[in-house]
Amino acid sequence: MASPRRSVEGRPLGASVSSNTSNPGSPAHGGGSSGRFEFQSLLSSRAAGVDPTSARLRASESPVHRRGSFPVAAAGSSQAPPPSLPEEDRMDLNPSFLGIALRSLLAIDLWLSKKLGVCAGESSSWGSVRPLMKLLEISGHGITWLLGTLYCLCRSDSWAGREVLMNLLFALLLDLLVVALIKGLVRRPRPAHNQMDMFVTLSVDKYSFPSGHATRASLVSRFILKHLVLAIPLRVLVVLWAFILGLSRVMLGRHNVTDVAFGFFLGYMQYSIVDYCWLSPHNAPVLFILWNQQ
Ligand SMILES: CC(C)=CCC/C(C)=C/COP(=O)(O)O
Repeated sequence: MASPRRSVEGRPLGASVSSNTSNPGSPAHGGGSSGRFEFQSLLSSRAAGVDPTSARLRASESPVHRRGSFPVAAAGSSQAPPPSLPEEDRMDLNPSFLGIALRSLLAIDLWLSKKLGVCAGESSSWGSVRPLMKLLEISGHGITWLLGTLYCLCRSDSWAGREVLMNLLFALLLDLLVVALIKGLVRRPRPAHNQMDMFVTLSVDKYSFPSGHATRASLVSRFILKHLVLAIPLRVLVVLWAFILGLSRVMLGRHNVTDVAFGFFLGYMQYSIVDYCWLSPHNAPVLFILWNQQ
């Protein structure tokens, strides 16, 4: 009882956690000493507005926190069966499992992204393909798509064409907004091997999660496949373009694999929003009248 209590009170909280995780015999690894569990009970009781000192005492009295007291001692002794665990302690086990799973996923992500970043610099193993990858980057850039859509909107002479293009413009703007918001909230830095030599960026583009090119590729390709009548080879080409654009983000070292994977998912979902809120002369007449007056 004495030593675990000292470990919480005598050290900064962060130090208590890191020392536990590095030691295989520590509570973080199921070693039985109560430091880690007490630390977590402390956090959960604080969140619940309970007095931390009494919460710590309760937690350290639980059978799980006494080295060797459960289940062996309980099974072999005449003592009464241990009381059921306080709820806060039972919940502690799940976050640590989830934490380990997330940390493992992150480690695989970083390792794979570094391996695939073969065009990250001119001297990289596939450095000679870098100009081609940068061309792909421009093909999925926000400016390219915004200017291209505005140009087609100006040239379009049919109501149906204008309706589709107006919605594509709305989709592109929605995508820029959503990606900027998530990048600003998550603030995941770009991979260390990335060279920040991108064509026209916004301030949030110093962050990498999610990949704006991947969201755009998946949003735009779903949009095109739904609203343009294309021959099968062209449809395959659209899907290939989206996939290779996503892959090129990792090869250029701009992103980790999870940034691109989540980007594809987000773009796909954004299209569903655009489809649901489809702008037409019936539900947004002002927009269409204003555009026709230009
Ligand atoms: C300046 C405008 C209109 C858009 C910026 C587009 C851009 C540079 C997004 C970043 O993409 P990644 O997140 O894939 O690197």
